[in-house]
Amino acid sequence: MKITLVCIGKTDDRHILDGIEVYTKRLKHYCNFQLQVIPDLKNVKNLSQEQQKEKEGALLLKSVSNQDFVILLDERGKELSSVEFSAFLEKQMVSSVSSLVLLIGGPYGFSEEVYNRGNYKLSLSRMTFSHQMIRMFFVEQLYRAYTIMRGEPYHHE
Ligand SMILES: C[S@@+](CC[C@H](N)C(=O)[O-])C[C@H]1O[C@@H](n2cnc3c(N)ncnc32)[C@H](O)[C@@H]1O
Repeated sequence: MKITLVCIGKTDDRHILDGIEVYTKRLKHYCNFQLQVIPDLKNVKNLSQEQQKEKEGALLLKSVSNQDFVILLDERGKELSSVEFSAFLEKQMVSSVSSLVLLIGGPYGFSEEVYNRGNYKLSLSRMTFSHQMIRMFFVEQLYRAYTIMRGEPYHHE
């Protein structure tokens, strides 16, 4: 199963970049994972927050095709433990899902259009994280999920 994490805007924060690099390298041993960063619109003049959200939403959806199973990372989504998330992933793998796409919203969240396309909403906590931090948290959880599936000693209950 191919897994693509799509997010908005590059980050210059060394800590986030380093964290992402560590886990994306490790993930290579487990799955076909890709991180796709689409340009943000923060420097486009005269855009209201609502317009930025709409336009970023449209850009996010360009990375999605009809057959993808689309998971929105959203603080109002379903909270799963790491073990539950691992089982959720495994379930997708054994079902007919060949491409899982996870979307991270921009600073103002998702547009209605994106919410309508999502197949599932996943929360990593009820707290709100920056759209840059959440990408690092997610890749660590994805790595953790694979180690749980394989019974490897990374996750301890
Ligand atoms: C700064 S947050 C946007 C907050 C926005 N006010 C909202 O209501 O969604 C930017 C993005 O980070 C992701 N995000 C932030 N906190 C999250 C959490 N606890 N669980 C999952 N995703 C989260 C979401 O994709 C969100 O669209």
